[in-house]
Amino acid sequence: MSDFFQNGVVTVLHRLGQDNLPQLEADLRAYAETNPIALVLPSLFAELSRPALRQIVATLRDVTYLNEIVISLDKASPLEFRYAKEYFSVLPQRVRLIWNDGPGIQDILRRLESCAIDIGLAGKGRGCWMAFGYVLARGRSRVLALHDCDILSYTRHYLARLCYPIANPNMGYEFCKGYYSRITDRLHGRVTRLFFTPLVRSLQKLAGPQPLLTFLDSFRYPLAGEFAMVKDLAWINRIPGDWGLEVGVLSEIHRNCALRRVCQVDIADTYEHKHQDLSGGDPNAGLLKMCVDITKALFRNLASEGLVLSDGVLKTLQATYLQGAQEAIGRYEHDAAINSLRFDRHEERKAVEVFLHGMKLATESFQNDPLGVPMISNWSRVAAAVPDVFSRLIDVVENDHQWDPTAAMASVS
Ligand SMILES: O=C(O)[C@H](O)COP(=O)(O)O
Repeated sequence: MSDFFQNGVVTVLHRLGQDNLPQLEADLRAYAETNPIALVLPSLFAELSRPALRQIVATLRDVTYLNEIVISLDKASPLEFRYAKEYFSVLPQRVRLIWNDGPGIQDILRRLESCAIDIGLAGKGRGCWMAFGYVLARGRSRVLALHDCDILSYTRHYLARLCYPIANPNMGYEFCKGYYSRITDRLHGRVTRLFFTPLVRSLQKLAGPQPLLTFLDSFRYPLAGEFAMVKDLAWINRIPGDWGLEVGVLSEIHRNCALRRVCQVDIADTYEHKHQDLSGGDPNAGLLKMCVDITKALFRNLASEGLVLSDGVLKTLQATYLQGAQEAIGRYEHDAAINSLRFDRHEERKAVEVFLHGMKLATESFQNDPLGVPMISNWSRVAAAVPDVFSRLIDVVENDHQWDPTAAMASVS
């Protein structure tokens, strides 16, 4: 980024001047003495065979300021879990895997459910929540950083810049969100550019100034999956039980943090990841699903702030959004032109139609059930309801770490 402008209500930490990675990493090593850092990686087993995660692991081998790495692994059979342990064992840091489909974690989840704790649906949100619980249970790290495992352009800058504002005790931030531009030979970030921002701005037009909308609109990449926070926030933040993770996390931060304790940081020149299909027909797949879940999470959080989303507002919103999205296409077309990037107006228009369809589906679902899937309870409530949950979690993760499924199978036969 070439400007240093501060927009909105959330502090922007730009990337200016020369590359300063060696200095940042040296500072982080010093800060980590008092503010040890845990990196949480939510991963599907399928991601282990993809180039992005291989590159991330190779890069992390050279990172010397992390106290621990916790991988929250989903969709892994026993043999796949064993393979995953070997896969991550090349990392020099203390590494533990949370085997979310394993019998130990499933047992804990059943126990929590029997105590009326909301555990949400299986997926990234619950995986992150479980990993946060594990870091809290160990009590050895004061900073939590999280990023996705599908980043193809990953470098050490991403992590260092993400952790720095939280680890540096002089800055006083509690939550830091990453931002970047998603470009290759064209502009990506379709949901952010053509759906989320036009939707938030349409809501602002219809509902007038709303602190939550102003907050969300202040983030330069509100759907970025990368953030860092102080561990205390993992105690009090609830996590969406479905897929509206990013909106849910930002809404909880808005509720629980003073504005001056929140910042966003430019972590990379450009960011490339796995692009999902639009999935025009299937509401349970691709970007359509993403936009359904984002809309539901947004409506639910606005309603919980006291905003009345009447039938009239929700109907008008569709027309307002469409107009806003068309204007956004025009702006990005010009942005692409001046940067000699490819731009397909027809594809952009098709994406907006799919997003509008998603918004209609989400509106229907919100009108039928304004609460939707309950948020996953925060760890403070969980620990109060099930006092031994942390020791169980530590035991399960340690047992899984020691466990060898092939030896177990051999002893049975
Ligand atoms: O950030 C987004 O808008 C979504 O993740 C979609 O991203 P993509 O258009 O880069 O695939």
